[in-house]
Amino acid sequence: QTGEYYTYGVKTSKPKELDDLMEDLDVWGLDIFLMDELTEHRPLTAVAFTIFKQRDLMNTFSICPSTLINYLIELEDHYQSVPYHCKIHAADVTQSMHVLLNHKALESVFDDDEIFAAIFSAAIHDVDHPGLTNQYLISTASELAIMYNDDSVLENHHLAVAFKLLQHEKRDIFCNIPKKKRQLIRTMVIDMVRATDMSKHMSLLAELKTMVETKKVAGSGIIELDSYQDRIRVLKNMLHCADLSNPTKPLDIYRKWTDRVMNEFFLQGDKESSQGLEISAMCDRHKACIEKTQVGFIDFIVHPLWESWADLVHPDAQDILESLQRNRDWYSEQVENLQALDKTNDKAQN
Ligand SMILES: COc1ccc(C2=NN(C3CCN(C(=O)CN4C(=O)CCC4=O)CC3)C(=O)[C@@H]3CC=CC[C@H]23)cc1OC
Ligand SMILES: [Mg+2]
Ligand SMILES: [Zn+2]
Repeated sequence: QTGEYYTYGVKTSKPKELDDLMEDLDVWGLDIFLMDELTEHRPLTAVAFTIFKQRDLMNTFSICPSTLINYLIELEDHYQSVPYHCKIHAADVTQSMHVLLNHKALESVFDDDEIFAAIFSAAIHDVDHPGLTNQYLISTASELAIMYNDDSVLENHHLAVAFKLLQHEKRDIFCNIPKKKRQLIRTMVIDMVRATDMSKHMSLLAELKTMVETKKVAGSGIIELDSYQDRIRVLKNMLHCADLSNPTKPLDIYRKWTDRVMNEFFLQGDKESSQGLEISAMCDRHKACIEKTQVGFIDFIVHPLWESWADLVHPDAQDILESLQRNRDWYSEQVENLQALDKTNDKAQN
């Protein structure tokens, strides 16, 4: 019967299926769109609550479950219903972060504060995203760009909104954390979320490459990180990898993300065109080639990052790298098929 079941902190009318899906919480490629359906559109609350429970973070930080649920529901409700940067993306990045933290090369490297900060950062990292780019907000002198002086406008806004939501006693999950520790966690969260600004991508990747070259590993293959700068550098890159993980997931899931992100870019392009602005790269629905864009996105951005991450945690990310390669080959084949089609069409017309 379709009763009301509150498993995983959210209502579901399909407890059995949700139980089965949650078995994959530690698996790369969990179907987060099915999670959205089974949790009646509360994927972020369900995923984040279950991860907090599995990692025993509520006990470690004396967080009362209802306070965590109140915060997560409020946070989830502040994700806008835009095609890509919605609550499903937040749930996806949070679950991906949870899996990356489980890499064997990182076993017992990070302490509870860092793990809490990492999961919390993933959950909040795009909250209240308007479905527009920093460049657009700056070019149109938007309220947000004025507020943040054109510097990582969206990322600063996500942080401010997320911390503001804590300022209610029923939602303050930090309320039992000692002041000093709370400040340290807040500093780490700010560093990690600010690092999701794509304009920081090249410098972040250069730092990751330097860490790989100078990587110190104990005999066990576990990485040794002895300074805050090194530790936060790995965590920033981890969140950045999770944020750029769509092309490494099973193809059917990846293609849904491609459709969503292109839809969001095209909506921005429509706005730019109606405002007489130059249409941004990848945002012109009449000119973009979706498949070519994905091959370029993987070759210029996603693969270089994941190749370095895989070096850092070798061999724990090999299957992720292989999945990325297969997906790149599939999109590349689509480009060839389309080009062949164009040729036959040209012949037919001439
Ligand atoms: C699933 O597919 C995508 C998912 C996310 C993004 C994001 N994109 N971006 C930048 C846009 C501008 N950029 C580029 O144009 C990079 N680039 C080239 O230089 C050649 C082809 C190409 O794509 C850098 C990434 C974001 O800023 C979004 C927000 C944060 C993370 C990734 C998101 C893009 C995707 O497919 C193109
Ligand atoms: Mg973002
Ligand atoms: Zn994101």
